[in-house]
Amino acid sequence: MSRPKVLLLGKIDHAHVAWSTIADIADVIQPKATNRAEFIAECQSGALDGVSVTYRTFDSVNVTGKIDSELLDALPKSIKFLCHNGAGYDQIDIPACTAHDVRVSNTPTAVDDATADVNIWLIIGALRNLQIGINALRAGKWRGSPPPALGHDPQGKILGILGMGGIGRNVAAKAKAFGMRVRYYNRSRLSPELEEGAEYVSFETLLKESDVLSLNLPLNPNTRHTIAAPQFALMKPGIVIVNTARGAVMDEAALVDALASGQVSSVGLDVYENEPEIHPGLLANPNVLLVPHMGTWTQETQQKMEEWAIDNVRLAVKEGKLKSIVPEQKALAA
Ligand SMILES: O=CC(=O)O
Repeated sequence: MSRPKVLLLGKIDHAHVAWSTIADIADVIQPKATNRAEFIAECQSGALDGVSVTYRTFDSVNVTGKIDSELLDALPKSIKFLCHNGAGYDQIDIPACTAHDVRVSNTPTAVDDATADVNIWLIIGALRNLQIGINALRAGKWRGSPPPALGHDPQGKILGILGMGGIGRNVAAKAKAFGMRVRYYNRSRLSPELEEGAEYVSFETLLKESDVLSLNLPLNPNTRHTIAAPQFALMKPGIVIVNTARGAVMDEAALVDALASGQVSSVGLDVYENEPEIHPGLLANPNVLLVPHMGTWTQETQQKMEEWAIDNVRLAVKEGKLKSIVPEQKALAA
């Protein structure tokens, strides 16, 4: 019997030992293409025929583009599993995968601590106007003149978490240690043991009453621009917003306006609508604390994520199932 074939889109940077166990059970194929047109041509040439499981990285989008109907039409029909290394899978059109009989997995849990850590760092940094001090210091002006406005303590402030998945719950637990009063809104209320003591409120209450708003919801067609001009208008004036989810859950141009008017006093951002491009209005505003999508940028977490995604590949090859199928496809799990 011929050996199973696994397609590697992107590369393995850390979990080499785990990956070697895949080479033991399958032939690994790597595409030669360097862009989407070449990749589609390579698929159509038959070079990837027989592949049943695909491992992909976030950065592989730079070669293949989005995993959508066009790409799925070009890929061999033998592909049944797509194992994404990352928690967020907005680069993958899930309904199109379902229609093409392709099951998709992501790496939930593995990213929670590292992303929540950066989330908390951004909350404190934005509350304390640290970006302004950092800019002045780097320009050789100590705190600058005038110095940054005095910041705010997190203790006693209302933190509103939008999206109470693994990362949102981790942020809630950590924010409690900083004395924050944590509330959340989620499509459905969590069971009490998962709530981390956070109070469930309506979306509108979360916007109106939060001192700090933390965006922890996934990006999909339903959540794009969840925070846009009408939502900024409802917020408590002077709110602080932090986003470690995906840039496009918030309308970046509307955020620039809300910062300019003072409706939003400061933001901490790890993610942007059109990475790696950043809206010039954000770069120019010293009330914006920014990092370049580094939420999971630690050795330990990158290792964990690769191992998790490789576990999915192994299970798909050996047993025809996934360890962490995406929620939209839960009903398809064998
Ligand atoms: O952004 C990081 C991830 O989706 O894992």
